[in-house]
Order: sequence, then structure tokens, then C-alpha cells
Amino acid sequence: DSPIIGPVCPWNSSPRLRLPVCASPDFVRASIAPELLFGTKDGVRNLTWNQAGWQGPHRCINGTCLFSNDNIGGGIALITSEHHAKIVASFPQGPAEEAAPPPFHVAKVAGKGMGLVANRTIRKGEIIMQRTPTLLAQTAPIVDLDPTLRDLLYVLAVEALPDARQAAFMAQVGSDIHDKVNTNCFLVFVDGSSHLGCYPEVARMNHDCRPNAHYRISNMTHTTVAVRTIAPGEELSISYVDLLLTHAERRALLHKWGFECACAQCSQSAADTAASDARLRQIAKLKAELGDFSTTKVTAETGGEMVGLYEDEGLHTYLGNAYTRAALNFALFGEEERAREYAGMAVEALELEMGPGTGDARAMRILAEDPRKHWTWGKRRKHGK
Ligand SMILES: C[S@@+](CC[C@H](N)C(=O)[O-])C[C@H]1O[C@@H](n2cnc3c(N)ncnc32)[C@H](O)[C@@H]1O
Repeated sequence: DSPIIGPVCPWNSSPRLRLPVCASPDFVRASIAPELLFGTKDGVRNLTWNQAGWQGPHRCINGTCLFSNDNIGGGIALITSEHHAKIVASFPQGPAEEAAPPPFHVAKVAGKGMGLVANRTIRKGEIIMQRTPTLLAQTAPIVDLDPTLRDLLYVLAVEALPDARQAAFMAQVGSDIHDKVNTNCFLVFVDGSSHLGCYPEVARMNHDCRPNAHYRISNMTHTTVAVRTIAPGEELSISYVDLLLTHAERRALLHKWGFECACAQCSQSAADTAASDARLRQIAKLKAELGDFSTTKVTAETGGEMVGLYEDEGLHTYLGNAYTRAALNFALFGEEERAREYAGMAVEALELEMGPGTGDARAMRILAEDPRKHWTWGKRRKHGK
């Protein structure tokens, strides 16, 4: 538990979290009406803001306010505008506390600090964890704020959390709250506006250039899914960067994040790294060719060849997109059976990556049902074939 170093302010009861400055408590007084209304889906019942457990605004700075709700995921602090607060309040309240024990534990991992390690076999497609944020902060006003005010708002936000959530937040790596937010939090869009969502349990997951897990964020709920079978004792990993980048490009990006990647893919021999980069360049080339209708280079096999490269590279997290491109290419060449087969694999992979019922998976299901009726059917086939 790393305390924030600063003065103990007269109105600040928490010895654990010290404000960086002793601003007057009136300095950032609430400026909007606390009574926000939001409705249930069917519009039958309107809960008031307070009935749903929302509190605040506790403080506002230039229209950006701090709210909190102890009922959501054990406690959430929200820094955002009134408009976005109403939207967040209308989100489904997220997962209930898990009944089953989590399939992982926190452990020290060589060269990476702490990490998450599987307790048991985790099946491909299994949800590893699902969390709502402990802190959700709109990025634009935070970036524009004077750093002292920004830190003050962050400290007030963490102080608004119940003790257990405060402790979880403060246990994340980082020298101060701002650094913890930058190092651990995820981009979350609320009505198109970028926010940073902090999920302290998820933040224990280290980066791997060939990760075994994938995450998606829907509304503000973060879901981590296994993309392949994970053995007991294996470290759980996600990716912090685009995995289609070459070794040097990935490392340069991760360096900007402040660390040298210690994953197995980055620790390979020079020859294996060169072979991996060659596959990645070939994937980029085939992708461009598949999307270019003026080229005559593409054959019916090009999509399947590209999928093979993804599989050889261990890019399990991106297979939905690869299967989709291959399925469409088989349909374009009028290859019914293989269009059906790859569209079916695309449905499975896309649902794993994006959750059930997404538009992309629906589109592939339509192709799988009847490739001959699909708009792509035969469009790349040579005349007379
Ligand atoms: C979000 S935290 C992950 C959890 C962290 N290891 C901990 O102890 O809580 C991100 C930090 O973990 C470390 N890290 C994550 N992935 C890594 C990797 N592949 N190689 C080395 N360090 C890594 C880096 O220090 C990075 O700044």
C-alpha cells in the first residue's frame, strides 16, 4: 500500500491517502443538481439517481464532477460530465459477485513484477473474469487540468471509494495515482467520449506478444476470455499493443509504456524472430491483396493461406478477423463448402472475441447458412468457370 506523500489536511480523515495540496474544500464545490433521473429499459419505472446508489456530485471543476456508487462492483468513483454520468448510470449494473472462486491467483512472475497464474485448466472461450471499474475518469478534462488540480480530483475520487476498493486501487503499480492510472487503466468509451477505466484485478495481467487471453469492454464492463486452453500454472496474459506489428515495432511501443517486454516471443532466437517477422509481413501483404479488387494476384487459396500464417504465429486473439476474410474470399471465388466452413469458424471466433450476438458474427452466420445467396458470391470467379 503506497501512501500519497503530502500534507494531512484538516478535513481529510484518511491517513492513507494524503491530498497533494490542502485546497479549500469549497474550492471545487458541486455545481450541478444532484438529482439525475434515468429510466429502466421498458420505461415503466424511473429510479432516481440516489435510489440506484449514486452519490454526488461530490466536487466539480469546470463542469467535470466526481460521483460515486458503492453498489457497483464493490464501489466505483466516476469523474465525468453530468451528461456522461447519466449515461453511466443507465448502464446495466454489471456482473454480480462471482459465486465460484476465480480460476487464477496473484503471484510473482520472473521479470514482470506480479501477475495472474491459472489455478486450474481454463477452457478456450471460458470467461476468466468480468469486472466494473473502480475508477472511471473522462480523459479530456483530466488532460487539460493543471496537474495539482488533477491529482486533487484523483485523490478525492479514491477517497470516495469503500476501504476495500481503495486498497485494491492503491495496490496497483505506479508511483502516484496519476501514474497508476496511466500504467494500469483501459480506454473506455462512454457515448463516444474517451474515459480511462481502472480495474485493479484485471491490471495484474501482464502483456504477452502471443497472449492466451483476450478482453472486451462493453458499456463499462471489462470481460477477459481465454483464447486457447490454459494449463494450470500458466501465466494469464493479454496484449497491450497491436500484435501484427513486427518485433522491433512492438518493443518500441512497449518501451514507451516504460518496460522491456520479457515474454517468450520476445525472448526467441534471432532466427526465430526473423521468421516471425517474415510471417507478419506476409500477413500484411495478403491482407492488402485480399482487400484490393483491382489485383489479379489473389486466388481462392489466399484467405486460407493467411489464416495458416495467423495460426503458425499463435495469433489466436485475431482469428475472427482472419477467418472472416478467408470466408469472404472463398465466397468471392464461388467455393461453397469452404466459404461455409470458414464462415462457421469465424462465427465461433468472433463470438469468443466480441461476445455473443455481435453484428460481425451475425454477418458470418448468414454467409455460413447459404454462401450462394451472399452478395459476394462468385464475384471474383473468372467468367465461364
Ligand atoms: C498493468 S501492470 C501489470 C501487472 C504488474 N506486473 C504488477 O506487478 O502489478 C503493467 C506493468 O507490468 C510490467 N509488465 C507487464 N507486462 C510485461 C512484460 N511482458 N514484460 C515485462 N514487464 C511487464 C511492466 O512493469 C508494466 O509497466
